[in-house]
Amino acid sequence: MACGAPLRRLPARPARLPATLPSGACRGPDRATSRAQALPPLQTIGAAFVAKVMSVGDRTVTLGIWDTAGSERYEALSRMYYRGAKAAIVCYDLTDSSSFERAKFWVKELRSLEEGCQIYLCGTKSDLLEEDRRRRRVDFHDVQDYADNIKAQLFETSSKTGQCVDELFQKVAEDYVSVAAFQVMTEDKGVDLGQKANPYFYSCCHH
Ligand SMILES: Nc1nc2c(ncn2[C@@H]2O[C@H](COP(=O)(O)OP(=O)(O)OP(=O)(O)O)[C@@H](O)[C@H]2O)c(=O)[nH]1
Repeated sequence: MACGAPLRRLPARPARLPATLPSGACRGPDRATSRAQALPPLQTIGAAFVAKVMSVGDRTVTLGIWDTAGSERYEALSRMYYRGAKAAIVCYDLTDSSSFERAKFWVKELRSLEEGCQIYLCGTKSDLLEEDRRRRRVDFHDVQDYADNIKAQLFETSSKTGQCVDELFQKVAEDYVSVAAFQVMTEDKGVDLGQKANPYFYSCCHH
């Protein structure tokens, strides 16, 4: 099974202070708690990887997911991870308009450097809008127009509640399978989708 190259998520967040611990790392014993509470949110340095096994019809697809750093200082590093990507989930914070500007930067990069990369726009923190709609700083229709323009799909998600996260990854996997099947039909090479439950593996990213 031909395997594509990486599929990545490119978080679009303004620069923050670098952290010395990886995301999700335990910050240590209780006595450190009060200090830890005063620290800024942890920032991705380099990239984090996870594999996600998905079902698409009767097929099994293993997404290799890279969560890359979104801040400017790690730009060059992030480029290494999305080289050859088949899909990219470009994230922005629905409550922060500057993060959408940053997302557009990554879209431009991907479109100029990665011709075959399918782009998915992902507005994050939708749970905060459920609590208070006035917190929205990025208009849904503006982004939808932009998405139509660049032939991207748009999702609004929440890591906190899980809203739309599964749908997004399912769509990524389905699109990959149908594009691969289309290539088989048109190029007659590379990918044998007749092999059931034979996972193909490529890299991407997680939320
Ligand atoms: N309410 C809410 N907060 C979120 C959500 N996702 C992330 N956060 C918070 O936003 C902050 C940044 O989250 P990260 O996941 O580190 O953001 P990121 O875009 O991956 O950042 P980098 O990887 O460092 O570029 C943290 O304080 C998270 O707890 C969400 O869906 N809802």
